[in-house]
Amino acid sequence: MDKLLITGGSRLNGEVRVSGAKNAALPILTATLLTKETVTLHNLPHLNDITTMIGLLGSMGVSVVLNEDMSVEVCAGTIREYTAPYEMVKTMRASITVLGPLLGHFGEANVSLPGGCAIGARPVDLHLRGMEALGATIDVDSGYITARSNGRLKGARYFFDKNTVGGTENVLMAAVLAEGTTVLENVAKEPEVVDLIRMLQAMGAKIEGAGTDTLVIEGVESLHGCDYTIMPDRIEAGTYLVAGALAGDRVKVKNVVPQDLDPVLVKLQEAGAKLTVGDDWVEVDMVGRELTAVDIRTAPHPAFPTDMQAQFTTLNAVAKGTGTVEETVFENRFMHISELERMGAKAKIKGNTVVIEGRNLLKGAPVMATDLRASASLVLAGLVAEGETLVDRIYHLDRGYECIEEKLAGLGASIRRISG
Ligand SMILES: CC(=O)N[C@H]1[C@@H](OP(=O)(O)OP(=O)(O)OC[C@H]2O[C@@H](n3ccc(=O)[nH]c3=O)[C@H](O)[C@@H]2O)O[C@H](CO)[C@@H](O)[C@@H]1O
Ligand SMILES: C=C(OP(=O)(O)O)C(=O)O
Repeated sequence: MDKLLITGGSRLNGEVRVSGAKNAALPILTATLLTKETVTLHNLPHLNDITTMIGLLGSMGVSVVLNEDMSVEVCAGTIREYTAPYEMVKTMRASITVLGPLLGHFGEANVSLPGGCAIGARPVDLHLRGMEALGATIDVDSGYITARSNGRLKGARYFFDKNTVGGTENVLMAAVLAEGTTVLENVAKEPEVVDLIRMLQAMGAKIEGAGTDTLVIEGVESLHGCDYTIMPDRIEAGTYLVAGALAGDRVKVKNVVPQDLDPVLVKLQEAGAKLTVGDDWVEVDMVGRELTAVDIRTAPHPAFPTDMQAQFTTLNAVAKGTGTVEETVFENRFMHISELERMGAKAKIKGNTVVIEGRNLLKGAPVMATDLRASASLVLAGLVAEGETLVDRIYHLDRGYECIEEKLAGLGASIRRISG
């Protein structure tokens, strides 16, 4: 298992380029199942989750070709099977988003239930209820979801009881080929959902309301191929901005959509960082500045993203004062806290809130990554800790950060991968 060895204390300076967004690329890859024509995707990030998704599509018979310019051509015209097996779904929950496109296009799907994971139970009940509302018959047996439609799905009104990103994406993709109009209410408004909608529109889907609480979908009989560029990863961008705030003099994060980062930028400014915002970049300047702990409450977009929570707990651990972080999206997303405590952080967890007393000098230690963003928070801690930090189980990190050690080393960090 690979590990990262970080020697803390180097000042970060310079520029870092953000890759394509994992959480947009994954459902966009599954959306290619909605047409038999070729879809060409640009700016796909080079990540383990993307490789897994491409492997899953390939196992169904979908053709995937990598071009010299790094674009990827996907064609579901050769599909043979409508199954997502447990072995693949268990390593990546986003595999569940094949359900909607398979059902909507081919009328059947057999997808393993993803099960719980390190950050919470993460059920898919709302995905299934939404598809039932469109007329699908759903059976769950022996850990597999079997979904069928009798002819085309039928447009319907469906209200999401809880805000769900994957649920919105899955039911939306089932609805684009349904007969008649579908109205989805209380949908997720995350930028990645909007990116998926733009891609579906480029395929000929008729969808109104992107980025609002309600989506109105006029079902079409078929969709066509398209050429689409995936949006930049706002969570990767946010992570490098926190790295700059923690350990940087001046760090410029390029290839971002600044407005997608608003809740993160507001908190960085509140923490004392000087930010300059360009058209597609943000620079964090900490020269002569000191970090102050901030209070955070995670919630669905446009509020503060849960995927940036762990990184801000590290920021609070070394800032002046006491910060409170409340996690309202996932019930078990504080696994990084005990590892940060091993590095000297002072934190108290009570229910879904952690109070962190800052101003501690963190000390390097061997630590264990438990999930993707927890891993990122430990890498950030390693950058400012005294001495060496060895982050184990970084396969979590490789799910979501393209070449993290090269990018951080490019900014001046002392970091290297130890293979094994
Ligand atoms: C691949 C991807 O895009 N992952 C993101 C997506 O995950 P994902 O789509 O899995 O997260 P959801 O938005 O669905 O989950 C939000 C909450 O709703 C609950 N829920 C969800 C579906 C359901 O049917 N029933 C139910 O109760 C979940 O357990 C969780 O508590 O959004 C999360 C919230 O922004 C992010 O942290 C993940 O990075
Ligand atoms: C929780 C995350 O991803 P996933 O939904 O793929 O587990 C994440 O990106 O932080």
